[in-house]
Amino acid sequence: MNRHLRLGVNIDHVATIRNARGGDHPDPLRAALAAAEAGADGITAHLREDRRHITDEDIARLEDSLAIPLNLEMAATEEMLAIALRHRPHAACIVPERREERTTEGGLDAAGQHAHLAPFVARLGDAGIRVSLFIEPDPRQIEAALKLGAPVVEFHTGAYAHAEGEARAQELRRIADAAALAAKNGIEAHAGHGLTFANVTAIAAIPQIAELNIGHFLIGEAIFTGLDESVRRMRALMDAAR
Ligand SMILES: CC(=O)[C@@H](O)[C@H](O)COP(=O)(O)O
Ligand SMILES: NCC(=O)COP(=O)(O)O
Repeated sequence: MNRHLRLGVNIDHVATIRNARGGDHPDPLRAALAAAEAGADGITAHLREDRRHITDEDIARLEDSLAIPLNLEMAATEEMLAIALRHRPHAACIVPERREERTTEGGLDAAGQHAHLAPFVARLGDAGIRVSLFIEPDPRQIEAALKLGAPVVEFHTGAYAHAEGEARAQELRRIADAAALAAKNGIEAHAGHGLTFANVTAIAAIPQIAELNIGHFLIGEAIFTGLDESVRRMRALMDAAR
């Protein structure tokens, strides 16, 4: 197995540091360009409803300047849909969002929210945007993604990343089984959330997974080694797993 596994670098937390002082440094676009130089295949940015990190202006600048694909993470709201349709990123990943959460704590309930999600998937898809749904590695949610006509799902790897021992092995099996089921149904499988140098290899080795989106750890690690080294090392670990 040596099919190229794409790396999407999430630059949200460059914006978190910038926003701590309200200025324009460090610049998420500069980080995105550096990540591309270091081997990222795409850039991911989550425009949260509360704008706690990435801003509307960041999305406009990323879309204008990036030579690699932009994956816009967004809640299924009319406001975010309008922004996505204005900028037409390569991809849009619909994520669940709660204003009071610290981070994205679980996957989208695609099964329970079919009627709400269907027009978002359709309108993004009609605009030529590749839609993915950020879901738990759960057969019910994959079936729901299939019914919604989503071409891509991204499995939330947070439970895997935070588990230890047998619980982690069990989460890994859930993700591997879900990736196989998605691929069998013609849905491209991605994964991400909480991935690090220490836990990425087993996920990268799942043959049906086509893309990993990784952010918080890479940006944190960049404090110690620089972003170039941080992205290159992740890229090397992913390549070695294939
Ligand atoms: C959906 C997702 O997993 C990413 O958006 C990532 O979590 C970074 O954003 P937050 O840290 O704000 O959740
Ligand atoms: N969709 C997951 C993502 O973009 C990055 O998540 P994290 O590595 O910041 O936890």
